[in-house]
Amino acid sequence: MPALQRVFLVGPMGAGKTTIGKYLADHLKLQFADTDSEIELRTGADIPWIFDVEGEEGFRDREQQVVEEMTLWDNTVLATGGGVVLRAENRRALGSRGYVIYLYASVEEQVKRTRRDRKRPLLQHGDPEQTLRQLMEVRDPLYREIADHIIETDGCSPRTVAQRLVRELTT
Ligand SMILES: Nc1ncnc2c1ncn2[C@@H]1O[C@H](COP(=O)(O)OP(=O)(O)OP(=O)(O)O)[C@@H](O)[C@H]1O
Ligand SMILES: O=C(O)C1=C[C@@H](O)[C@@H](O)[C@H](O)C1
Ligand SMILES: [Mg+2]
Repeated sequence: MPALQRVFLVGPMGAGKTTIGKYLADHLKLQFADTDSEIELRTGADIPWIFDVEGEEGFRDREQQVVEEMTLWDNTVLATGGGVVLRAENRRALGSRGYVIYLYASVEEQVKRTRRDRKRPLLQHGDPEQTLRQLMEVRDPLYREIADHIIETDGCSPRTVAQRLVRELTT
């Protein structure tokens, strides 16, 4: 069994990092944290507002700051934002400070899971499927670069994915 004091969940929008992360933390008796929520808490504004006012780079700066701190939190399952791997500093922190799980979801499944959502600024303009496909082309190799474990989430409920993860990590 790997050292599970710090578990980092990475993957695209709709992979289930936030949803599955909560179940996983319960199973492993760790606390749950989420970089997106922490950014909103510290900014006092939601992610669409940050993108509107500060642009994506402003959001990425805030994200890097919380990643630098939160990857040092012990006994934590940490869900990250879908674009966290874009910065090399974040990849280094995630890859060296804990156990990284890549939650994989196909683009088709990502589209279904994010369809009704209005809180992901990158999906509010243009064709979401095309955007998600382009993002995956760039990001999938980066998720894989830092992943200690990869799990497919298509066709499984969040609860089931969490249960499978616990089994795979502890046997
Ligand atoms: N395995 C799954 N099967 C079906 N629906 C799922 C699954 N995982 C997540 N979902 C649903 O997809 C939506 C997005 O999930 P979630 O917010 O956990 O994604 P995320 O990976 O945290 O995305 P982001 O990078 O934008 O934070 C939620 O409505 C959630 O209930
Ligand atoms: O994939 C992305 O770039 C993002 C995913 C979300 O988790 C948020 O971090 C934000 O909407 C950007
Ligand atoms: Mg999330």
